[in-house]
Amino acid sequence: MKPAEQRDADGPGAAPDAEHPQEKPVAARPPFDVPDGYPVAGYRVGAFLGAGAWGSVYAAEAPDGTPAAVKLLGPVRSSPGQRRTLAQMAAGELRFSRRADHPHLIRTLIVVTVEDPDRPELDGAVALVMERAARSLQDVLAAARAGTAVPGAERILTEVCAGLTHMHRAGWVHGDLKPANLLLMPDGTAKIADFGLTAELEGTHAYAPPLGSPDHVPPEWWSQRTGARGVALRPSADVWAFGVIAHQLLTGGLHPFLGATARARSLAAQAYARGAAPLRLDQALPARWRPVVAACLAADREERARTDLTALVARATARPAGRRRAVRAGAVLLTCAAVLLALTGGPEPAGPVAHRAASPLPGAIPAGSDVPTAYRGMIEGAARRCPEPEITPVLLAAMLKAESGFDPNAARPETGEYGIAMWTPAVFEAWSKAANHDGPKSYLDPGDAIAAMGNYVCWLDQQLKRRGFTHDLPALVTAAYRTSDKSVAAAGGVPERVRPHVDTVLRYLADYGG
Ligand SMILES: Nc1ncnc2c1ncn2[C@@H]1O[C@H](COP(=O)(O)OP(=O)(O)OP(=O)(O)O)[C@@H](O)[C@H]1O
Repeated sequence: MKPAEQRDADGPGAAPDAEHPQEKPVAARPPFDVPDGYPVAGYRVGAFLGAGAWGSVYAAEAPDGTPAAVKLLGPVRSSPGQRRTLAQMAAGELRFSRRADHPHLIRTLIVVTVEDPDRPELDGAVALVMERAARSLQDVLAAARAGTAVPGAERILTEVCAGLTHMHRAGWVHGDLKPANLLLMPDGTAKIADFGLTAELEGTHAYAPPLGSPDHVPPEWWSQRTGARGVALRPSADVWAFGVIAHQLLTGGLHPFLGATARARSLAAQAYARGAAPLRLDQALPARWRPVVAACLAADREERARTDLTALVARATARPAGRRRAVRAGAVLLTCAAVLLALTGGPEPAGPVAHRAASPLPGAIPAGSDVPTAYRGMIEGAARRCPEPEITPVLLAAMLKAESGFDPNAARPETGEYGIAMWTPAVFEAWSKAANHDGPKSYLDPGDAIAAMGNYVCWLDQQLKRRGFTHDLPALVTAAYRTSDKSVAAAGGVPERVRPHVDTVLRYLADYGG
């Protein structure tokens, strides 16, 4: 319900330069030559598992044979700038590992500095001993088939979401969320790893070394200035990365932004953030996950920051179990009944029969219509709150039918519209105060979406009257909902581009006897 021209256009833009954050270099081979069985804090170091920009990871074993992994941060003989970054990363890992503990975060068991003057290449290296995983999601994606979700993708995402939410609530930003840093344990449990860039929030943001992985940093990251303490890092950066990872896992490795190289994909993401290109999620992404990924990939970081990741993921993974639905629908109906009671001051029967009691309302929804029973009370309640005579239950019902076909999971990611009332998340924020309850509201919740829609449509009607429109108000309000009251005023009526949509709504309205 928001036209493309209203999209935020505060995109970042430029490619990185010396003052801006830099991509992480990736080590091709281990910088440390570690002999087999080399002792680190009582653990015996074994096979090389992999190397990142700043460390190499080796399999290890505790004295009792418990598997572990040892990450050696280095190289030790590096430039003063690199040593500073390394020290900052090691301190970050240490601080975080001392404070955080969660079933979906890799546990760091010990952090020690290697002291071995006979091996100058190892002497002074920081070693982190951690739980050993079986493989990373990077490995899983390497074997994935494009277009097919990796096995257990939804469970993995739910677990990663739990770990990430725990971090954010505890006041930390991961700062480098990507498939290589998401590990699967031998029993398949997913855990977040690599806390080298993890930083503690100081108010709204944290500071981290200006390093990032181009496929997973948010678009605004590229245009940040690097200050003395590094770059500002916000939880919204992790939320963006989660959106990219969800898209990758659920589509067998496809990145949400097209491009042959990571740099090309990051430029495509920046173009999208500037409003120069729409978000085009791959067809293979399941419909119920589209709102999650689209919310995580909101171009505006403030909007992203408001994303309730846990709620969105829970909604995406909720099984359409008849009983749960029925219970929820029942609860929603009870809420509606309570609202009707409060509004009318008289007793209303609860449940589906509530509509019968409300039927004297002009423009009431006919009993035999296709408006789903579960939504009738919500629609009538939303219309009843508006004092304008044009805003009737049947008008709202006709609009909802044309917008989404009454589908609470409807999604038009290309225009950023979601849910039964096809709300644009940022616009919903402003109108969601109409919802019938305190606490977080969601445009994916039919009760919240319809209540907010009634409020907004009522306001549009009043605006149009203020602008001097007196005729065809249902058509004009419908057009304004798809565009804006300004566009309707500028066109002097229904703008041509939304005429087919308005005609559809008027046809449904006539079917409902409105
Ligand atoms: N606890 C662990 N258990 C098993 N394998 C691990 C563990 N931690 C890391 N690895 C493996 O070692 C590789 C290197 O990890 P590391 O954290 O050093 O770098 P990275 O995450 O790949 O890149 P970067 O550090 O540049 O972000 C990982 O890709 C992963 O496959």
